[in-house]
This record gives sequence, structure tokens and C-alpha cells, in this order.
Amino acid sequence: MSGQAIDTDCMTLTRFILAEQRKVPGATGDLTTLLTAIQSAVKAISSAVRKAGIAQLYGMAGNTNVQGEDVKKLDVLSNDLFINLLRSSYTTCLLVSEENENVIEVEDKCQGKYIVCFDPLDGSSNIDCLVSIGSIFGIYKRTTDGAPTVGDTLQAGRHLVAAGYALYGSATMMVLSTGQGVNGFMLDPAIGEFVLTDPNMRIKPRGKIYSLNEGYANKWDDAIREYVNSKKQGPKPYGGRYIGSMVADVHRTLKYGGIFMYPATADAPKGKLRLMYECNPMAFIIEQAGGKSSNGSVSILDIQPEAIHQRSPIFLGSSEDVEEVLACIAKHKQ
Ligand SMILES: O=P(O)(O)OC[C@H]1O[C@](O)(COP(=O)(O)O)[C@@H](O)[C@@H]1O
Ligand SMILES: [Mg+2]
Ligand SMILES: [Mg+2]
Repeated sequence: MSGQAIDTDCMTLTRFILAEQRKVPGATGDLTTLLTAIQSAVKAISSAVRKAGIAQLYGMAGNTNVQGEDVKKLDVLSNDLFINLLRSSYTTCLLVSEENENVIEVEDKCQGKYIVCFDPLDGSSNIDCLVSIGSIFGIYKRTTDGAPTVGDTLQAGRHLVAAGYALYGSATMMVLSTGQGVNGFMLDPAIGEFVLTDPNMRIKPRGKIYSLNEGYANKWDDAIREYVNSKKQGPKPYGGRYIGSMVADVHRTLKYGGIFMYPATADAPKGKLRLMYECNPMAFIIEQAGGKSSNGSVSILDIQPEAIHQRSPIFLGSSEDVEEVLACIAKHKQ
């Protein structure tokens, strides 16, 4: 067996994270502990996702099951799991969740130096029809001393220490970057471990798929309409794919190439997707894989957030595809 084979064969996520830590001289191990906590949350959510339909049979989620136990809704359960596991990891001080209006401050005795922004369950409108859903997370380091403040969370995506997502699809997959490229791990249910299946993921410079909600076509501005129409022309038109779970749409874009968009619309001039826990982590992954991200004028990662739940238009994917939509937007601005 070659040295390379020994390095990657049956590489679990746990072992991979430890190996990454060993590359950083003087690392405390806190990021390793934090990523392990996220891994545990994802495994627990994955198990709940696989049982969600059955839980409904025994007593609707949000109600009481036949044993008289509360069955939490999947999005509530996912949020609780993320919060509890991050808190008890002793590595975080501030948590920003899609499900909580305010920043969650971890109690003093459990505090560590990291800030985590997360969407515990993404694509929740797809839960009841068993279509793929996910979780998204981005990790920052605190840059100030003293008591942590809300301001500490408002960091541009460029400062992410690590980011990733979990996809609860036909298999459960975790895709992670600590700023040294992107790696994908599939959950082997037989051993309960994430195994490295997609080492060093790279996105094609150009794809053949565009992805956005075409139901809103009448609400787009002219640039988006022109760009999407252009993808339908010629002898080789692009395929259109849209799942409606950002994690699933972005994962497909990463694997197959192409472009994912959620542009501004007349009703939502800032777009729909949230900068801190949807756009930034996904833009980090795509850029680390050699792709491009933009809000229409700058990279998603260069936006300075002003509020934790702020939204942003987003274009991300294969670099040539994103450059093409940006050229169309620039042309219409003239
Ligand atoms: O239904 P629309 O307007 O196309 O929006 C779909 C988008 O909304 C989201 O579902 C929002 O995520 P949540 O389920 O976390 O609220 C994205 O995953 C997805 O890209
Ligand atoms: Mg979401
Ligand atoms: Mg969500």
C-alpha cells in the first residue's frame, strides 16, 4: 500500500480534524473539540431526520407520542442540539442561530474563544415531503478581550476560521473547510462515522446547470431575466435545477458545477438568504473549492455585516458562470 493510500483510506472526520490540528504548531485543540461537537450535533440531527416521518405516525412532531413523550419539531430539535453541544464544548462564547432573534451568550464558566453562526435546519419547507435538507455553520475567533459583545459576531466572511455544511440527502454528508481546501465526508451508518469520500473537492470552472427559483421571474430585475434567458438559448442550453434547500442546491453546484442564485426581487430587494449563517459559510466553501461568490458587486465574503439576521442577494458557483452573470449585471447598471 502506498503512503498516499494509508493517508486517505478510511480517513474518518474525527481523525482528519486531529491531523489538521497537528499541522498547526501550538494549537490548543479547541477547534478540534468544537468541530467534534458540531459533528455530534449533525449525527443526532441525521438520526432524527431519518425517523421524522415515523415520529409523525406515533404522534405529530411538536406534540406527544404514544409513550407520552414530547416529540420536538425537527427544526426546534436541531437548534437545541447545536446550542447544547456547542455550549458544553467549552470552546464558544457567542452563538448566532437562525432560530434565535438575539445572539446567545454562553455562560461564563463554559466560555471559549470561538463564535459560531449556524442555520440548524436548512430547507425546512422540504421536511414533510422527504426532500433533502441540511445544516450550515461558520466559525470565527473572537478578536477582542473582556466580556464578549454582539459586535464580536459581526465579522466579514473573509475572517472565517472554518465553515461547512451537513446534507441530509440519500446519504448524510459533511463538507468542511478550515481554509485549506474543501473535504467531504459521508456518514457510514454501519459504524456511525463520517468517512472521507470526497478529498480536496474542486468546482469546475464552468458548469451546465443554473439554479434559482424561477417562480419569481416577474419580480427579477432585467439583468437576471436576460442572464437566465441566455442560458436557455443555443444548441446546448443549460439544465435548470432547483431543490429549494440551499444546502442541497449548493452541494450539487459544488459537485457538478454551474451556478446557484438567489437574487434580489421586487418584493425582497435584499434577497432572501441570510448573510451570516447561509451565504457566508457557503461562499467560503465554494471559494475554497476554486469557485466564486458575489452579491452582484463584491464577494459575499467581503460584505461587512451590520446585523446578525441581515440578508444578501447571492450568486455562487463555477467561476466563469458567476463572472457571466456579474457581467450582465454590470452591463445593466451602465
Ligand atoms: O422557497 P424559496 O423562496 O425559493 O426559498 C428557498 C430558500 O429558502 C431556504 O429554505 C431558507 O432556509 P430555512 O429553511 O433555513 O429557512 C433555503 O434553504 C432555500 O435556498
Ligand atoms: Mg436556511
Ligand atoms: Mg433554517
